[in-house]
Amino acid sequence: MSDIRKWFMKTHDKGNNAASSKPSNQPKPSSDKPQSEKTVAGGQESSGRRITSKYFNSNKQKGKDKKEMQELPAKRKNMKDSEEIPEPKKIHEDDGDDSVLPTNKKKLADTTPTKKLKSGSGRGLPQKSAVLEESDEDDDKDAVSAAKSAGRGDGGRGAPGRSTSGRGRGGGRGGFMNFGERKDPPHKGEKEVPEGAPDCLAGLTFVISGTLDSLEREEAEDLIKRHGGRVTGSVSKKTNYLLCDEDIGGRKSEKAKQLGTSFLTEDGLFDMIRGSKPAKAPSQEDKKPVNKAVAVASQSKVSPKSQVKVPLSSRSPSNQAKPKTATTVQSSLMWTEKYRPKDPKDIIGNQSLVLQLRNWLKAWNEHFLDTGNKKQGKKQNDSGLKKAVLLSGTPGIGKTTSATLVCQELGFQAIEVNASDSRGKADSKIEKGISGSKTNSVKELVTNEAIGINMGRSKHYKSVLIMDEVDGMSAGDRGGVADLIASIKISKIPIICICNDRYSQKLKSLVNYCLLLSFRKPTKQQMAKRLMDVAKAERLQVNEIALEELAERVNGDMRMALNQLQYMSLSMSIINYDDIRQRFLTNAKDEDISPFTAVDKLFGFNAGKLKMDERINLSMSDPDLVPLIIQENYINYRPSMAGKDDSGIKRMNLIARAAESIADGDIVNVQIRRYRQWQLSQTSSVATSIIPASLLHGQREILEQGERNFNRFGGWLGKNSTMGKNLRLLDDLHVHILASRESSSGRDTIRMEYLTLLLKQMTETLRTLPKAEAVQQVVEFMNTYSISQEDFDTIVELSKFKGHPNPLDGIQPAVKSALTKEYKEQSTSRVVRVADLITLPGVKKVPKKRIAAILEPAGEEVEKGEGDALDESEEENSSDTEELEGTTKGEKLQSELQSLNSKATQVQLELKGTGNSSSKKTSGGRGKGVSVSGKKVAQAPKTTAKRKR
Ligand SMILES: Nc1ncnc2c1ncn2[C@@H]1O[C@H](COP(=O)(O)OP(=O)(O)OP(=O)(O)O)[C@@H](O)[C@H]1O
Repeated sequence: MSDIRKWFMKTHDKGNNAASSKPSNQPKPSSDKPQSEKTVAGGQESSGRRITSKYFNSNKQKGKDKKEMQELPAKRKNMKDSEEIPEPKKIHEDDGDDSVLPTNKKKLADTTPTKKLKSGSGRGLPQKSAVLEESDEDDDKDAVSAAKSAGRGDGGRGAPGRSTSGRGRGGGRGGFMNFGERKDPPHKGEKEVPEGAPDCLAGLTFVISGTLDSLEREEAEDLIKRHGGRVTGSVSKKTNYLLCDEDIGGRKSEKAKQLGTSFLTEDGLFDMIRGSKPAKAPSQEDKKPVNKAVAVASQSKVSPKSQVKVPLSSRSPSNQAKPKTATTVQSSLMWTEKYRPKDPKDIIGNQSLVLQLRNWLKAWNEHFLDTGNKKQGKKQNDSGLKKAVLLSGTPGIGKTTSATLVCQELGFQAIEVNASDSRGKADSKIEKGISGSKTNSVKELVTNEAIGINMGRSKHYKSVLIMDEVDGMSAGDRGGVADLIASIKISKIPIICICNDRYSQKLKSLVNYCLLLSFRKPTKQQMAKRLMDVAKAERLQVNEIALEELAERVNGDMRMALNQLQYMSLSMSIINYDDIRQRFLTNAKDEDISPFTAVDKLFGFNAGKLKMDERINLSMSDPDLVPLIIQENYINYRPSMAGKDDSGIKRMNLIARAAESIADGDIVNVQIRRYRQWQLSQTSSVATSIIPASLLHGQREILEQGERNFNRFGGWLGKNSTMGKNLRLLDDLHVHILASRESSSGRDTIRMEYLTLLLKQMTETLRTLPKAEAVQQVVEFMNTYSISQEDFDTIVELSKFKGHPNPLDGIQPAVKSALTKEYKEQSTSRVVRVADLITLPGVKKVPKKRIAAILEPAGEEVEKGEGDALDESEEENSSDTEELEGTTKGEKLQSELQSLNSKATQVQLELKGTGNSSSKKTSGGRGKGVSVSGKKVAQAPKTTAKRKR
């Protein structure tokens, strides 16, 4: 069963068979006008919509219509009756008549025709009118992509969700802002979607306008395409029908009227499709509309061999003649290779660029053959001719193929070098390109006398260097681009560079040396034509509409299109539109969907309609971010579950339940992360995302003024990262204070008990005492506790709280700068003890790197000085040993201290801006860390035994 049918409730099936069995309903697309009039009328009769245009109705049709009416389902017959007295305005008046039951329809039809139109509908029509206007304007704006817009995410194809979710961004006026606002078709899902003969709409081009009666746009588009019809975005001479259920005078309908395009209602379309269904299979062939494009493919079903044309240069006659079973090696070839164009003319699209490339290459010898002669080369460069060419464009559109074919055509030997093979910068000494370990292949190729000198004299030596993927160079390969440019300058052979992104930063300088040829994607029609040739050659039955869909899905990538087609051909010999859709539906499951989109959908007003597996897919699309975004935003949703409860109690209850679920999910999450219980992932998703979203989905609202009504990014990540940073800073401070030996408290104690006091001591002094005195006292204090300037900032930063004044408030800027100056001046040299490197039990070791950063220029010195011992430190620490004895931790600490102290180092630290750039190591000094300047900065009088916590 096709997808579209699954979406629809089969509410009525009456008369379907009757209609389909009548050959008279068979559309005749070959003669547009009469055909269209007939179907229009039919459709219109059965449509339950306001129809104001003369283009919909025609008295001429009445006789036929009556006959047709008898074949219509009872419901639609009633509709017809209603339209015999068209009262468009009444539709609005009868707005509230939703309670009319289908069984009453006939009766009501006689009295209030417009009411019958809405039978079975759950909604009134007045809204619809507005919606229609809105969407029609949207149509005109988004000409081609209008119908697709619903399925597209932010810049990406949203194939999987497209049909099931119904709509997406950009679906109505105002695009993003009106996300989810486009109204449903008034009789959505109430009509059975007919299934006609395959390709019954072949050769017909439709344009859809406005909201249809029961189908979403995408559904209508799918329906048409499935039956071989083509859907375009704007009305042109080629358009056969404007599919709309109401003429609201938009640009499309204006144009259609101008061009005399037939209007067709949704029901008309249904009739057309139903009518195409043959009573017996054989008669179908006779009645099938003649279509230039598709008929070829469909006829090929009968005698594929006889129908196969040979437009591809890649196919040899013998190849076609061979029966499928006889194909040997050829059949195992990738189609991309098998059908690789053999002549530049076979390349689809970009022919003018191919010609430019050809002309450039042809003229190269003439212009640059003597580039070795510096003078002449310079002159030639001045003429604006480039020695290299840069082909750019998205993958799989024929850049490499074009380059190789043009070379081949002009008798050049193409030497392909993948840029990644030779990116390292060559030794600058290698000018001559002599082979050797230091050279790279490019340098060698472009400078090789053997290649260049013989150019033009012998065909064999005409060479071209093709550098593929030049934009694929990594940051570390920048030398490669520079080298490439150098190679271009001295090259004696033409160089063709190929890249995907010409605007890549890495190629910024390269583009100045190259003739730029930007390849464009071939159109879907061009691709479909080519694919059709391949399909025929492979005896695959597929119609052009399906191939156009394939071309569109692969986004112009011919290589991918061929690969997909080949893959599908392995399991099927007839490929139709639905197969292509299905294939990409499966593929698209792996497609990236933004976590915001997933959350939008989960919290959306209609989220209640999502199936469980859809919800799981959405929440698992990014199992890390989706729960975080949900947690961040769930209280912003006014739950539709709460109904019209104004008290807010229901909402609070729902929020409480959601919060509980999120908390439960957190427990599961810990299991997953800590114990790698990945099998619990789905449980976690259910608890952290699905349940909260199910409880609270509805309309988002803002809770604070000025807040934007969009889902915020999860705050946890930012807060966690701030916490990590603060912990690191606190670690540093802790280590410094330990090193000062003024305290041996743990990190937490420092945070909880010391920080406020330290801050107070410093800031109060600065605030109250005279500048010089205050600065002097604070610097001394900082030195006593080994508090660096960064530590000072840490103390201030960690003491800031929302709603509390800044701890530095009230301190004059002049005092602050005086403090900085004084601190720096006093710190011309500062003793740093290797005590910084002590690992305390339970305390994370401070990375050497960070200490090196603190020490900055002296970082190296610390390491160098590791071998030097400070006797005094040993003495000091002998007492530690005593105290630490008896405990394992203590023993460890003791041994560490001993070993560290034996290596203790005093370094004279240069701080930035002191002017003295040399840092000296004072090894083996016995004095209490007396620095060269004679100022004891950090003393270590106390025993480290106190560090035991
Ligand atoms: N314009 C085209 N016309 C015909 N065939 C094409 C075209 N573009 C691509 N192909 C098919 O796709 C295959 C790959 O093409 P090619 O390597 O030239 O693409 P490309 O643009 O160089 O891609 P990439 O940037 O990934 O290197 C070809 O062998 C050919 O079969």
